[in-house]
Amino acid sequence: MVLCPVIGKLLHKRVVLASASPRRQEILSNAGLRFEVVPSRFKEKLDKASFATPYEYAMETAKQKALEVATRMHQKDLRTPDVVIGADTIVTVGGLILEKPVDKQDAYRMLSRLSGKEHSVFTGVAIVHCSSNDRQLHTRVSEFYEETTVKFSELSEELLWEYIHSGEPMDKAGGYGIQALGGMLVESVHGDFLNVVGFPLNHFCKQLVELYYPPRPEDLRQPVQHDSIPAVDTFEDLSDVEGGGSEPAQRETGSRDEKAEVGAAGQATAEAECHRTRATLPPFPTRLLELLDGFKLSKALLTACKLKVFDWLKREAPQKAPDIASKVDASACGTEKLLDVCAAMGLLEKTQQGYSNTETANLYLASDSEYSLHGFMLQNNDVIWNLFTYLEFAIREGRNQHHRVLGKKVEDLFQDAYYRSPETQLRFMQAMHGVAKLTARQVATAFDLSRFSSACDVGGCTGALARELAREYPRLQVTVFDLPDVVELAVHFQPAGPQAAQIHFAAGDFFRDPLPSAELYVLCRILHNWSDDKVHKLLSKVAESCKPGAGLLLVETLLDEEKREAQGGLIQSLNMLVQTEGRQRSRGEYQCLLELHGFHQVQVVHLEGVLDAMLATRVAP
Ligand SMILES: Cc1cn([C@H]2C[C@H](O)[C@@H](COP(=O)(O)OP(=O)(O)OP(=O)(O)O)O2)c(=O)[nH]c1=O
Repeated sequence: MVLCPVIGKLLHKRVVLASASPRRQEILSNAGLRFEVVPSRFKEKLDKASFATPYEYAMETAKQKALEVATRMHQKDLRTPDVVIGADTIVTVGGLILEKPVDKQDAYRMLSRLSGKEHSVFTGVAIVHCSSNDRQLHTRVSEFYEETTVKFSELSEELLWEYIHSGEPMDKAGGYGIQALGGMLVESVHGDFLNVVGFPLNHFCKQLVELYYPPRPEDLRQPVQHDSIPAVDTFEDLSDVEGGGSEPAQRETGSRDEKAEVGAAGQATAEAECHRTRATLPPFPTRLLELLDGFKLSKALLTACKLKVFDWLKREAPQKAPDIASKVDASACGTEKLLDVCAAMGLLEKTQQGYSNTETANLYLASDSEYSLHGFMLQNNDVIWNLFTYLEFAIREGRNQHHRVLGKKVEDLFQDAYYRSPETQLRFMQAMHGVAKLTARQVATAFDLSRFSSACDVGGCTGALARELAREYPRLQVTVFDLPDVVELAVHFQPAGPQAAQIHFAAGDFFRDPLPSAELYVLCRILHNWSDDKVHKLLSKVAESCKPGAGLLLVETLLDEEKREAQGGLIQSLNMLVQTEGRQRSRGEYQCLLELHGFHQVQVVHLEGVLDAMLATRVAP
């Protein structure tokens, strides 16, 4: 097929990429396409067995991703997009479809399957043209797939694990990224490289040519000679508003000769226009502008939490903006704007009857929900937000900014800043409790801890993790060790239940006082608060309290060694800088620290979200 300049055909349309994949965004914006990114919420769980071939599965998933976005944008009364692009990449080997690994073990299983063998990478793509008539959404779908074969070298166990620990496999089909470190694993590639990376650009352009360049009469008469552009009748009733063939191909309406003239002239004009536009216009910086708006969205979310909007809507829904405004003691016009933004962010549903909470809001944003993050939101709104306004100073000075926010010297981070009043302490504890409850189950089940009969959760705050440990291991006795003020308030967070008898609180300062004795010590999101000196001090105290064979469970967000990949971890690094005396560390850094203090046989498990858990065993000094 002859390729024509075709990306320009989409320049005046509202194009939406229904994908969160940064690779797809990069490939398409490098090609000069201007688009918005609206990641699809379609859950990739179609029944694979019901598809005759893997590529049909990929195409159907791509189509469902795009249709979900088109429908959502239309329903939300946002302007209906003209074109929505969806894609899905899968790897197939020996009849098995591999998608993104769910954890490191899964990545290991995938990569060992691919080791030394050839496999196929399929990307299914759906181009959905949308129009809206009488408030009804109409869609026309055009889909295709591309296959590339990739051969891996034999991979040693060491290389496999080193690669898995880099973090790269986790968000990629088949558990590798050919465009980065994963390139090392690849012996040969047959076919379109970009298809492996997530988007078959060349085939996409060919598809657009089919859709947007009506076949000329001579092509129709001599199809064989020209490796013809096939006639497409899928889009026969889309209207040609811009002329010159800039809408998808039309069914012939006039005589053949007329159409030939219009087609050829229109094509020349469109190509010239497309060249001109490409030369003068750089790609639209959609992602950049989204990043810029990020802080405004965060503040809208935090403000809605602070005003307890989600609490009122959990009690009664739907409600109109003026009713909520009067309950939260705010202006009707301001409240309406805030509610609309919350609806656009997917936190509220908006209908003719008014606003209601989405499931996310009910689960996490209402203050009385079991897994409420309301306290964490308030901590972000009332403390962390203020600290981040001094980010520039934090970067220049390389230290936290409590002194600027509070207007006084902060010598003891916890006593002088977080726990400076009962109110600030309670807010901090509520925040920690919410986050700990959300992650405690994963932490408690990351490893088999059944060999331990006693544990000490150092800095365990409200005991949320202790509770999950006790639930998971009924013969485990857990001591939560924290500052006296914390222990005093912690009882308010402990619901009655069968685990209560297994949990004890002990008051003390982990830098100054002896640690309660235990077979397993837990340091969950503690070390990142402290400087290397203090980390050494704490680890040596833990090591001294341990008998050989004792365990240390460490939970942190691990950075990759190059500090490039884990965006969540890198943001945490900035967070630690503005808030604490500590920093995020990589797996290698923690491993060195642990080994230096006599903890070996380090195992690591990546948990859902941003946390990683490490289990190490104390060896005889
Ligand atoms: C094989 C391979 C896949 N990948 C990526 C491309 C895709 O982003 C991902 C496959 O997962 P997909 O489910 O296709 O896409 P996604 O989850 O990243 O994004 P969305 O569903 O929102 O569109 O794997 C690479 O980056 N490099 C590779 O070498």
